[in-house]
Amino acid sequence: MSDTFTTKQVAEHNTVENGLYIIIDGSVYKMDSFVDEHPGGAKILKRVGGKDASKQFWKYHNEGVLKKYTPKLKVGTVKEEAKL
Ligand code: HEM
Repeated sequence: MSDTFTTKQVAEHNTVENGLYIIIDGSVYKMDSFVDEHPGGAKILKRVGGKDASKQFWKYHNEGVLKKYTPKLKVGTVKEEAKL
């Protein structure tokens, strides 16, 4: 999918009930279906719901993880705030 979101819209999806969106390097991932199978645990993902988790992501994973899960979890990209 190639929808665009503002960071405000992403922030509205901050729980499993409403999608649990996270941002990694400008892309938006919908994590609700994945939290329970996340090898790093559900809790740590829920804490970054609605936020930019790039820093946390790159601390624990490599490019291969992102490539593997992008088709399943990516729902769009963040649009630049300045263009709103
Ligand atoms: C698209 C988002 C994410 C995907 C697809 C994902 C997937 C995975 C996978 C497959 C692993 C197993 C280890 C590996 O294969 O490298 C893992 C481990 C882990 N993930 Fe994630 N993860 C995501 C986001 C996050 C975020 C945002 C955090 C932190 C806030 C996080 C924290 C961790 C931790 C702490 C581990 C355990 C590392 C270890 O045991 O050494 N993950 N994740």
